Amino acid sequence: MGRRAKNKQAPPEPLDKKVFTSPKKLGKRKAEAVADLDDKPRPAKKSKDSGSSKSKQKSSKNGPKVKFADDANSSDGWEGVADDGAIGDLDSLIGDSDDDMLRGPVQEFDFGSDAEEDEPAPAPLLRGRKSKQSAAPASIVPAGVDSSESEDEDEEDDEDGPTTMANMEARSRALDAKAAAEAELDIEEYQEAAASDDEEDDVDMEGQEDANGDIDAEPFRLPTAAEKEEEKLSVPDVHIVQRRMRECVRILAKFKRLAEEGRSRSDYIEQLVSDVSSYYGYNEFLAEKLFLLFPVAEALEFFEANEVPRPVTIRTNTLRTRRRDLAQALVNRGVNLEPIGKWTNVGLQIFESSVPIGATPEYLAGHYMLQAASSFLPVIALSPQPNERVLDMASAPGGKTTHIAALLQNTGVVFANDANKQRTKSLTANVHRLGCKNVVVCSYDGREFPKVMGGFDRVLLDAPCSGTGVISKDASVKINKSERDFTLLSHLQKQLILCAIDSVSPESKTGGYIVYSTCSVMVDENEAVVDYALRKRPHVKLVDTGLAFGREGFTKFRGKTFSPSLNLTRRFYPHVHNMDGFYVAKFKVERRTKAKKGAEEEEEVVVEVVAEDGTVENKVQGQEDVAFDSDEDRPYLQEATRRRMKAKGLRPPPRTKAPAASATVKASA
Ligand SMILES: C[S@@+](CC[C@H](N)C(=O)[O-])C[C@H]1O[C@@H](n2cnc3c(N)ncnc32)[C@H](O)[C@@H]1O
Repeated sequence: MGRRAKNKQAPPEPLDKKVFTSPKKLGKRKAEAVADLDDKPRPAKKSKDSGSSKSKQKSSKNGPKVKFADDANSSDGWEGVADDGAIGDLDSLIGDSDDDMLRGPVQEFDFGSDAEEDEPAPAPLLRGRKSKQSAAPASIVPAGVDSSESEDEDEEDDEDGPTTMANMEARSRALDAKAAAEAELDIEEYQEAAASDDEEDDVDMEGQEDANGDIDAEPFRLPTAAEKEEEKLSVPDVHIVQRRMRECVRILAKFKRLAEEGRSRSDYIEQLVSDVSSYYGYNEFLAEKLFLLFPVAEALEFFEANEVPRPVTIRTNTLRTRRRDLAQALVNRGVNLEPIGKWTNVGLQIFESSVPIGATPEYLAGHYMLQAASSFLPVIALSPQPNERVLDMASAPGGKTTHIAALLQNTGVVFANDANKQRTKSLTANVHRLGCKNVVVCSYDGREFPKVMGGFDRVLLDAPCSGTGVISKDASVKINKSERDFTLLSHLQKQLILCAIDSVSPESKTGGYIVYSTCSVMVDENEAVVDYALRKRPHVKLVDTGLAFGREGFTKFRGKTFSPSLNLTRRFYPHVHNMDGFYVAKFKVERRTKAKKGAEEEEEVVVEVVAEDGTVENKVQGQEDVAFDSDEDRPYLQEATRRRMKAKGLRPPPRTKAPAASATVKASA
């Protein structure tokens, strides 16, 4: 199987429906799918491609007129979305109707010089695995069964000769692709095993095979309290932990029949969470919180997917080029790529490259943005229209801002705000590099809006969040999040979302929309925030995001009931959609009627205001003295006019003296 086909953006096949029952309270959950790989020989790794993609890949290396892949076998596998189908060759993209109607946001890939990139991920704890970037992720299924396939891959690599400076980049990408593909296969095997286990209803606890395939191995039993204590004092044996995780999943799926006498479901769940936490390197608090989002077997798929890097993707900047031209230019430089999928006409997935993708002449000329596929989604949902006034409330480093600017075709205006001044530097750099002429960069706490400025046609709030959707990029999330972080984040998000809503004009002729998004999978940061906004602002309602895939948001979760309209929001998961975990909700603001005004509970939103001397003061929002001082702005406006005239070769007028300055915007303080 060719590397390209293996690492296609959305490879995970839709999983067995049984695996995706909606989560219920853990104590009562009836997990329907079980992965019992100890009980039967592991299925041989499935070859998903008959080699056609391999030959395609070779042709892509040999000549610029590369077909955009897409053999009939290649499935995008988006859950709930029709297969991408054939995309055709480069020429066929000419007619790609809205190549100019792009989409696109920011991404954080590890590309050396790229300003948008994240911090490198720390190594997982307590596990014998190599870094996710350098090796195929281990799976909780026993290793050693897949040697034949990996030999094939090795042969393929050997044919290419020794690693040199020239081919190092490409090989490293190939390794990543291989890692992703192998994990994908592991998940498939896991599901197949689960499915066949369901069929074999009469599995006997005695006489089953153990992890090594030995029949009549000792039946599984949970460790006693004393054994647990003993284990705590030693280094955990990875094989014991792996076997225990599999057994717990299997038993939880058929609890009545398989459970040890005297043991409760919560005994097994507690053990499983503890093992997941040590095996994958999470703190127990986060492991449990994530675990509760999914049925048991699926939770393991989620954890496993977080060990694999997501595909490298770029967004064509349609202000500078068209996707087919960009693709052709990159192919000519030795980049192996393909359109991401039918749902975006500006995205390209990079499979391998002999040049650094973050430093090509096309990158430097602003023809594309390195951006995760998930980051395209909120902007697609926002769907800004030419000539509109848009606020991107938390915008640095600007992936989504520049996407919005492109969709506006450089008309209208985008106010790109970010509370972190330092981060607005990379935002400004991206705005310039991508040739966005309709962007105003500013740096306020988002909670100061709409006092700073309001009346927008659309607002994007890509909120600061815990990053639990991007663990494969930033593994530090596994250990650095506590209950307090989620409480504080959720509080901040609730404050920001009300301000985002209040910044939109219900009178807007073309818009009146807000999109709320996070790269978190936590309910506290997503549905709970959106539900809160619906309650506090009765004149807004949720509307369809317009996104063709993604799971529905929760309307109930662990005893909490949200508005039924929360099903209009969308969740995206690494193990389901092969993109970062993400959440998108879209609101429409309506005119406030008297009744709605009465129903609205005005909440005191406390804003932290940082004064010029660095002191922080809490102010109740709405009580700040916000005022514009046009005298203060005059010298800046004058300077801008002078610069513009100079640039045009005209002689600027002499400077006039400015009156004494006062604060431009006194946000209380
Ligand atoms: C998820 S990132 C935004 C990514 C950005 N939308 C993009 O696509 O490139 C969240 C941003 O929120 C900013 N932020 C945090 N607290 C904020 C606040 N109170 N007001 C405005 N921005 C804030 C952070 O500095 C960070 O840049």
